[in-house]
Amino acid sequence: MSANGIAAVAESYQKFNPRAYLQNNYMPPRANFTSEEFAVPWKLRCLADAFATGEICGRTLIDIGTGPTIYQLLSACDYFEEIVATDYLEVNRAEIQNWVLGEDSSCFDWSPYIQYTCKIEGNGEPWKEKEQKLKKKLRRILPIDVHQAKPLGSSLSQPADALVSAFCLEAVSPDRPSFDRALRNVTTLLKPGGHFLMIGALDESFYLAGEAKLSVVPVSEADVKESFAKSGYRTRNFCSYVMPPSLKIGVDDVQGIFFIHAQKIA
Ligand SMILES: C[S@@+](CC[C@H](N)C(=O)[O-])C[C@H]1O[C@@H](n2cnc3c(N)ncnc32)[C@H](O)[C@@H]1O
Ligand SMILES: O=S(=O)(c1ccc2c(c1)CN[C@@H](CF)C2)N1CCSCC1
Repeated sequence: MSANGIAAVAESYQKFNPRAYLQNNYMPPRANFTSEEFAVPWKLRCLADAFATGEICGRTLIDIGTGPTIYQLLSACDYFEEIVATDYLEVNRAEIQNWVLGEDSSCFDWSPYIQYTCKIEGNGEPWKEKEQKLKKKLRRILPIDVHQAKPLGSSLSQPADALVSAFCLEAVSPDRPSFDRALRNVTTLLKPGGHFLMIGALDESFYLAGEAKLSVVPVSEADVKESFAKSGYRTRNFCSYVMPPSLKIGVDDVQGIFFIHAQKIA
């Protein structure tokens, strides 16, 4: 059953519109930084606090299913020499490349996210410095398919020191078994003892990105913890956020967000 489901997911992503997706999720009114009670500040805080321990560091970090967004990499860039962005769609890889090159005035403005991250990290880092640091470290933007046993094909010479992923696996898996297989597939990209930080949707069944209506496999907190345990991880931290009614505007039916810090058992 999953093979047909995976093909249907791939077909649905052909209509994915990066700009519409950014509009729906990363611009006002949904992108509200005025209080940590809102989703975006909560996500950035989870990531900043995880990296601030200094325990998650090394040569290479891979972001699984980067999409057209870079917020998920802002706190990582102080702790890795190289950051690898990945996505299934060329349109999303191009959005990241355009932001890195900074030549196209139509690039998405991530400055509110960079400024907020610098503020909560509390190191007095000018936001332009962080922006340039991330652009310098984002050296590879690769195609990926998490449903392949080797998600990056032959593009990877050695396992990464850490993985990050935000709203990917549940948004590209037709059912729980394929979610679990995808997690096992991407785990081959991570060295034993390496850390995986994942942010995802709880109990979501669809989202919109322009003409595309994408199916999402609903997952609970228990489902996520079970999937990581089955893929050979120890959960280091898990926290969740309940979506307030004010942030439910019809572009999806997400009920909450999870953050998991898991470590691959050596
Ligand atoms: C909901 S978006 C998440 C984007 C971004 N990480 C964020 O935090 O908003 C899901 C992403 O998964 C990508 N994707 C779709 N099919 C995929 C696959 N088979 N393997 C890996 N990524 C895939 C899509 O192109 C899209 O960028
Ligand atoms: O950061 S979020 O939690 C967020 C951000 C991205 C997504 C979702 C939620 C839920 N649907 C996902 C589809 F995969 C994408 N957020 C939702 C509340 S307002 C700001 C954006």
